[in-house]
Order: sequence, then structure tokens, then C-alpha cells
Amino acid sequence: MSGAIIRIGTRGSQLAKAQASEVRARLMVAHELPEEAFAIEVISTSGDRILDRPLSEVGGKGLFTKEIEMALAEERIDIAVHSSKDMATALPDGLEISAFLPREDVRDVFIGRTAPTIAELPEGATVGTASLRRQAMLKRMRPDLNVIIFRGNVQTRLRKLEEGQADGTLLAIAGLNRMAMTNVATEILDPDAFPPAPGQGAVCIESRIGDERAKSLVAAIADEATTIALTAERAFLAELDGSCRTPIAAHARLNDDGTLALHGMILKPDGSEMHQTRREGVVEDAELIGRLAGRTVLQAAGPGFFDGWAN
Ligand SMILES: NCc1[nH]cc(CCC(=O)O)c1CC(=O)O
Repeated sequence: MSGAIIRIGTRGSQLAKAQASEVRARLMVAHELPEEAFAIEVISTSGDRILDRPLSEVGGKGLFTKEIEMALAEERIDIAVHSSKDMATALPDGLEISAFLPREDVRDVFIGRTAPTIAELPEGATVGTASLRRQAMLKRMRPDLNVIIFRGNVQTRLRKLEEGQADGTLLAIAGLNRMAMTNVATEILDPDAFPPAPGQGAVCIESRIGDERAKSLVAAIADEATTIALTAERAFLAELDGSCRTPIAAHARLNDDGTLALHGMILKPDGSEMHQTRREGVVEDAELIGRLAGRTVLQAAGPGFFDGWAN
């Protein structure tokens, strides 16, 4: 790839473009390349176009990645930049995740219009979110709340909030940080009580299997601790066969002694039932830790837990 222009594929939202620019900036530093060595190719995805229905109804995570992955497979781009949270566990044939950037803050935030915290929302207040996980955890904390669908990119959701369509909304602080918009948050949620989506806060780079030039290029900016944490979280998700249809939360991180700790959770969409587990082990077992944690919550939930809303 040296000499040639490196084509970076991304969605067109402000957040996605900020992530692609971050990847470019890191590659420029790592390889002493000028900005002109890169072309950022904006690709529209179905997830960006279908805005009137919840993600769980229109097909889940793949929606934000499909068109970009097609461009990658067809060699119209060399690498694709994604929010790991938006990626399904099974990738299309011929593609692989070749790097994770160092993870941003994993936490969710509440952005309140009529009250600064979830606890202070009046009885029956309306909260907008498109995430089943956020809906389920909110309902568990506050069964009285009225949760409505808020689709669209971060700017669209904040506009809906400003227009008064809801009393509050929830977002990932990572996205706000990347767009220098952290100040809109009115409450930062404790990740132990309100754990993030698997992969939240981690940007990943996808490339073609066998494209060694792309692989070695991005290897220079890959973060090992993030790779380990994401391996565990994505194994947890894979064990649950998770998609946007199931409220699933997972947060893995390295302890000070270098071991891995995973917190995994599943809920019913209305928050009426919740199962969680914590598991620790050596980093070499990241995949196994995720798989076993997934099996633990599945067993605790029992057969029937997914009935009625699994698809
Ligand atoms: N589903 C959209 C999406 N995908 C990734 C992020 C945030 C950035 C990240 O998690 O890295 C967001 C917006 C949000 O949930 O606030």
C-alpha cells in the first residue's frame, strides 16, 4: 500500500467522520505519512437512511456496516472504520477486524431537558432512545418512564430532544467526546449499574483477509488492551447470538494485575427481568471468559426468556 493512496471507508455522520479522521491521524503519525496519502470515502448505509423504525425491527446491527463492507470486499476502499458497537459478531466472508483503537470512555450519559438526572425525572416522563439495552435498563430503574424511539445520528437525536419530543435521551459519552460535545451530558451513568453495549467506545478497523499491506499498516495503531476486552465482550455477545433485538450489556477491562474482568448482563426489553454475571481470568482466556459468561446468563435466564420477542 505504500506509495498508493489509502482509501478509508466510513459512514457520513459527524461521529463516523470524526472516527475516520482519528484513524487517519494515527496512521499519519505511525507511518510518517502526509494527509494526502489518504482518501476518506463516505458511504451511505441503510442504517443512516431508515430512520422511522427501531433498529430491532429493520434488521439490527448489520445495517450500519453492510454497504461499507461491500465496498471493502469489492476493493473500492482499503480499510473500513466502524464503531465496534455497531458490528455483528459474524463478519462477511473474506473480511476481518484487523485493529481496535485505544478505547474511549465506555460509559453512557443521560442528557436531560427537564431534569438533569434520571432519578429526578418526574413520574411518567418521556425518554427517547433506539437502544433496547438502554430502554430495558431505564425501565428497570424507573418502570414509570415512557420510552419512545429516537433514531438517527447524534445530532438528529439532540435536535429531537431540543424540540421537546422527550424529557431526556441517552448517548455514549465516547461519541460526544469524539465530537467535542461532552458538555451536553447532564449525568454520567455508573457502568456497574448501567453497563455499556458490547464494544461501546471502541473504534475498529476492518480489512480484507489476505490483504497483508492493509493489515501491517493498521497493526501499528492497534491497541492490545482494547483487543483483549473486545474479544471477551464479543464472545459474550456471540454466545447469546446477540443483535440489536436483544438487550445485552457487557463491559470487560484489565485489572491492575493484568487479569481480565468481564461484567455481562441480559434483560427483558421491559426491564422486568435481568440476569448478570461477573467473571475474571487470564487475558489468554478472553474468548473463553466471554463464552462462559454468556452461558451463565443464558442458564440463569432459562428457556423461554427470549420467547416472544427474539425476532
Ligand atoms: N448506535 C450508534 C452509535 N454507535 C456508536 C456510538 C457511540 C460511539 C461508540 O460507542 O464508540 C453511537 C451513538 C451512541 O450510542 O451514542
